[in-house]
Amino acid sequence: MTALLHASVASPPRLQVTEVSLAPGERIALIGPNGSGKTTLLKALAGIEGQATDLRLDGERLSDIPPARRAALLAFLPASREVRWPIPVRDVIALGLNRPDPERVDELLDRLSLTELAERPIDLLSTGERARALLGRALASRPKILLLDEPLSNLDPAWVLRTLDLLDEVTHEGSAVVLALHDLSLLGRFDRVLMLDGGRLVADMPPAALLASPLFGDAFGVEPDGAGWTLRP
Ligand SMILES: Nc1ncnc2c1ncn2[C@@H]1O[C@H](COP(=O)(O)OP(=O)(O)OP(=O)(O)O)[C@@H](O)[C@H]1O
Repeated sequence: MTALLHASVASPPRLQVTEVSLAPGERIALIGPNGSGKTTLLKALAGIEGQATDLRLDGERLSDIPPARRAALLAFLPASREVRWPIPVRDVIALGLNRPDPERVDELLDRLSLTELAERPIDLLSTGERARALLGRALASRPKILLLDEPLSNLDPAWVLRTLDLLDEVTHEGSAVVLALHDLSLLGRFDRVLMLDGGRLVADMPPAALLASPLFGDAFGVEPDGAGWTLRP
């Protein structure tokens, strides 16, 4: 089966050479301590920053794919929720589309409970509402590859679960999702975990295997204690 994304990327000294392959339908958590290189890796996989060797999306070289089609194949959601422009929420979501599709925008407004806020400028939304609107933009074109940098930060517990359900639907339709996160209690919702430490990929395995591995405590300096985590002495 052709990988949806395959690349060897690097961004020295922040990210050592890292080979990544994403298969259709995979739900992948990207974890690691602060500063370990998660954002750097996502940007490198999106072709925004760093160096990529033979970055292929759905079998095609990134450089051979025209920008409009590239946007429909891959979406990158930055961690920042800052938006300075007073663009209505409806138009922000529409920015994720190659051509006008008001029905798709309405569908996302509904799924993200943003219909009542559709005409409000995005800079006047709460942080969590803005996070939902920006996720809507990333999902708009039904990209095959979603690289999401901390999309669950700023969301209340119900919206964390609704967002994970929404992403499950996206992966059931065959897309691959890579999601950077800090809430390690959510790892069970993923098929695979990539763990970075000091700019190196130190683990690529299912969540249960990682949590049982000493690699986890070595990277984070914490240990699972049943109810949560405790600091290693
Ligand atoms: N533009 C930059 N120039 C130089 N160093 C940078 C730049 N951006 C980030 N860094 C550094 O690169 C390292 C990796 O940063 P990155 O943002 O990828 O980490 P992260 O794992 O996403 O962290 P966090 O969990 O805190 O969001 C950090 O030490 C950071 O200070």
